[in-house]
Amino acid sequence: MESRGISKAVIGRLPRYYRYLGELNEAGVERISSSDLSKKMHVTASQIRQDLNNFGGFGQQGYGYNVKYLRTEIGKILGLDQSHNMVIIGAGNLGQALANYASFARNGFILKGIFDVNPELKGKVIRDIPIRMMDELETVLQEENIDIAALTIPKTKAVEVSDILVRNGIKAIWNFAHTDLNLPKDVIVESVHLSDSLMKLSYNITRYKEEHGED
Ligand SMILES: NC(=O)c1ccc[n+]([C@@H]2O[C@H](COP(=O)([O-])OP(=O)(O)OC[C@H]3O[C@@H](n4cnc5c(N)ncnc54)[C@H](O)[C@@H]3O)[C@@H](O)[C@H]2O)c1
Repeated sequence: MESRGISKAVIGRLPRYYRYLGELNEAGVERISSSDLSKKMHVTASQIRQDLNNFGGFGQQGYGYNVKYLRTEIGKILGLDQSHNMVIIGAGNLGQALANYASFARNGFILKGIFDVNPELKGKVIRDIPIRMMDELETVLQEENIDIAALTIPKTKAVEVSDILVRNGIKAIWNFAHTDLNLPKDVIVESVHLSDSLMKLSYNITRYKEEHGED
């Protein structure tokens, strides 16, 4: 993506387009103008046109966008036309919550295993998948064609576990542990910090209160 000169900001907005177009598609909407899409998404119509022009446009003057087609094309750009096998390492609160979220599979993210070191969790089943111990991880990584590993373990363990993952050919890590992972360049790390999102909310609450004269 980067090599095609598409900015991270545009790529960062594509999942949102994909989600809205999915809702429109489910509601039976066949086409939508950039101005109607912009009202729905609270971004400007010119932003939408600019973003989608990066990929050749997809729209037609006077017709708007074909919802199903645009969603499919954005899905292809995001790699959602192929499924991705995934494992979760760390079956605590967060790991179990992710494992329980059925909608990832709808977008092609197929959970193939959940791993932990705590023997008390061994065999506990989450959506038909038993939690396994870490000594089985390498076999699963080698046999199940795993693309993505979600790391939901304490940050003190993240480096050692990511090394095991990389040694076994994992190229994409969805990192929830609050630590930076210095991995080879060909390993993609997407770090998630829910607290960043909460801090943005806090900022907005604070601004709102200031503007409205509340304490
Ligand atoms: N990024 C975010 O937005 C966000 C939000 C919540 C939690 N977190 C982080 O996610 C991690 C998990 O949080 P939680 O609330 O689920 O914690 P938790 O204590 O409930 O779960 C952690 C699990 O990891 C397991 N574990 C420990 N060492 C391991 C290892 N070497 N290999 C495999 N499993 C191991 C533990 O046995 C435990 O089951 C923490 O690092 C936490 O800080 C991040």
